[in-house]
Amino acid sequence: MTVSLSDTLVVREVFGPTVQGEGPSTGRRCAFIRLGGCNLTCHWCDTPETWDASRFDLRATLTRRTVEQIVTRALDGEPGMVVITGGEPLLHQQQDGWLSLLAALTFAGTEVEVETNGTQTPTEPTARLVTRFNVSPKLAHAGDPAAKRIRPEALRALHATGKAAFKFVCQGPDDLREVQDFTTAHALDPARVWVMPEGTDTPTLCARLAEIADPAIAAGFNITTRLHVHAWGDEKGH
Ligand SMILES: Nc1nc2[nH]cc(C(=O)O)c2c(=O)[nH]1
Ligand code: SF4
Ligand SMILES: [Mg+2]
Repeated sequence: MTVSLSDTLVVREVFGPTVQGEGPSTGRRCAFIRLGGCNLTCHWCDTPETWDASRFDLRATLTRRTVEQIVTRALDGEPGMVVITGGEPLLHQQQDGWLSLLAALTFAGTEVEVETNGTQTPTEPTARLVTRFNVSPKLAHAGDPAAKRIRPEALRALHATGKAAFKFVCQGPDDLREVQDFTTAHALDPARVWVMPEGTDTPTLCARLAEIADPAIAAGFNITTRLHVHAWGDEKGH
């Protein structure tokens, strides 16, 4: 493996400092690196510009940038933590730029979180260099067939890193049953599960959180809102 700041990755945007809006690190100051491409096609995806060529000109929404450009922008403002998201960021693991990016962030002393849909197995260096994986497996309402959404071997590998938090996007209380079936089937520790409402505005998030909070807690799960939506709405760059 060679680490080079001139390696490249295909990026949608790099922004921050802002805060991690979702999951166990909610509220922590951080920067975001949003990579291009996804292997799923969730109906309610809030970042389709990273993957949906039928609705977006991906040559305009995505740009290839050097690791040096990406890291310089991400560390502007000394965020202390960097979140790599997408799209599905683990699709980039075979690119030289991926390990160069992780190595450069680690060298700079920042923590690194990765937001993943749980279908991709982390490589050994990925598992070693990432501080936390926020794994968000998709339920039936996301729309893709189960065989595409759910990859047991990838879930097992992510769980085995000991660094995974599992985050389930729920539209209502009926989804809790599916989350419980999922965590049982894949032997996920409920204490490592976060249930989050789906929505891109505060009224929707609040209404849904009120409906799912009690059943989630009763099932042994944690809950999270989407803090950045409360602070900044659906605005890009947060
Ligand atoms: N503030 C903020 N927190 C986030 N947590 C996960 C995000 C994502 O898009 O993956 C996200 C995001 O886009 N913004
Ligand atoms: S996995 Fe995430 S980025 Fe991919 S389509 Fe679903 S919501 Fe969008
Ligand atoms: Mg987002």
